Amino acid sequence: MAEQKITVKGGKLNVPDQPIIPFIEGDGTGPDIWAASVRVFDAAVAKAYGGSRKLMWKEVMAGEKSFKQSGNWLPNETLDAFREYLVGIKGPLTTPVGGGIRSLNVALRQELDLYACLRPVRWFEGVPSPVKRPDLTDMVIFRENTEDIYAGIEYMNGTPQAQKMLEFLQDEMGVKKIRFPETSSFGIKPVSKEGTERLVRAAIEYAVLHKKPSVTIVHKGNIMKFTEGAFKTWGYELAEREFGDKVFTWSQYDRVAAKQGQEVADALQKAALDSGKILIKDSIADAFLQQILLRPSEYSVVATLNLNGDYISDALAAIVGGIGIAPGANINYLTGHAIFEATHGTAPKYAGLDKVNPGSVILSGAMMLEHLGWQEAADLIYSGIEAAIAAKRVTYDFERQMEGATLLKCSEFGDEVIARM
Ligand SMILES: NC(=O)C1=CN([C@@H]2O[C@H](COP(=O)(O)OP(=O)(O)OC[C@H]3O[C@@H](n4cnc5c(N)ncnc54)[C@H](OP(=O)(O)O)[C@@H]3O)[C@@H](O)[C@H]2O)C=CC1
Ligand SMILES: O=C(O)CCC(=O)C(=O)O
Ligand SMILES: [Mg+2]
Repeated sequence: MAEQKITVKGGKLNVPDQPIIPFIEGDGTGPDIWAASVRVFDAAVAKAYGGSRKLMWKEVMAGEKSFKQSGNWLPNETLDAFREYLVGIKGPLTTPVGGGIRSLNVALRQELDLYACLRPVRWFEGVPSPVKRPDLTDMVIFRENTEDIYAGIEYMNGTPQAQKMLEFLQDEMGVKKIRFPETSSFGIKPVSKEGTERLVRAAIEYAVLHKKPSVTIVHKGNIMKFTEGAFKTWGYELAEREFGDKVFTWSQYDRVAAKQGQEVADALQKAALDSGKILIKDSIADAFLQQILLRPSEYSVVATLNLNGDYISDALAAIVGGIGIAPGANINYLTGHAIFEATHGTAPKYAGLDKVNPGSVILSGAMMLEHLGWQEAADLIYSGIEAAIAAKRVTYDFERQMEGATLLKCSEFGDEVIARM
């Protein structure tokens, strides 16, 4: 049924009224969360479009459910479905620590080349927060999603591969700095110019489209000079080369300051920003993690590498209420492929208890609806969530920090959002 397939032309999605949307339920708390969330999505679409539009859900297998069924953690049919239908959504999938299978979540991103992990972080009025002014945090993280140490290229100590790596490093590369060579494992951190450029381009395009004041490149380039440092350099170069008329960069500032002094550079930056240009700046990752707590209003769009983006996502989510309410998307802006998913994981200790907050997946679904151009349905979800929180009818994660709140189960919170949208 070709008419039910989302297609893409010239970077623009063509969305039929009844698009087939592949979904993965997820492991751990995934099934509870999915059951609550899918009802919210369907209710929002029905209310917004009165039956003229409908999401046609197609379950695809991955993770523990898939392994139990077929002995395969990530069947080819699942990848094929995401390839064919372009836009999908997933619950969290378990990754064992220290051994076992590699992350299926990462595999999906790599296989579909979903290079931008987009994670908006905003505060909903009334959500309990550990900071005094959570309303000042309004950021959108663009996390590079296919490279970095996160790619999982590593060799366990004691294996022939690790031994070979050691010999290569010591004998051929002259490396003398490995502190305990014989008992070291090794990890590789690939960071490319292409990978950096497409991510930073997506971040700046987003800032331009949404009229954001700045893009901050977050890196640890003082220590990892040729990977994270290069990410910063390539990011600035791309910004000036492709968005010269729309941005002012700290790199420009430094060049002017070196030649003409700081006062001239200050004046130039002020004039650029007054004229509506976007400031492209950078921050070293450790300092950034304290800045987001102390001076959050100075940051807007964030472009960063894969592992930094992982840490920053959870840290920022905590400021606005935790990962129970932290949505996200994995996107390839060129092919149109996208898989929406929460920032959090499977929270296994709560599996099957109908307890956790489905807010992250519900908001990921709202992001998906926006991505499809179904803004009315997305807005209904946002207003339903806002109203449920304002009425203090929330799941355990918020209830334990809110005075006078009513504790709801995962499924009940879904009902609450539907009733209030
Ligand atoms: N994209 C993905 O699919 C991801 C998968 N994972 C995987 O998930 C598994 C578990 O990872 P773990 O490090 O424990 O991280 P999780 O994100 O699963 O859980 C950590 C803690 O966050 C809180 N939390 C998580 N989800 C919710 C929710 N929906 N509502 C309210 N609170 C929530 C809970 O806090 P509290 O204890 O305070 O109640 C929970 O104990 C691992 O295998 C990991 O690899 C992890 C991240 C992303
Ligand atoms: O894949 C996993 O298990 C963890 C991934 C993760 O934490 C993330 O992408 O934020
Ligand atoms: Mg994470």
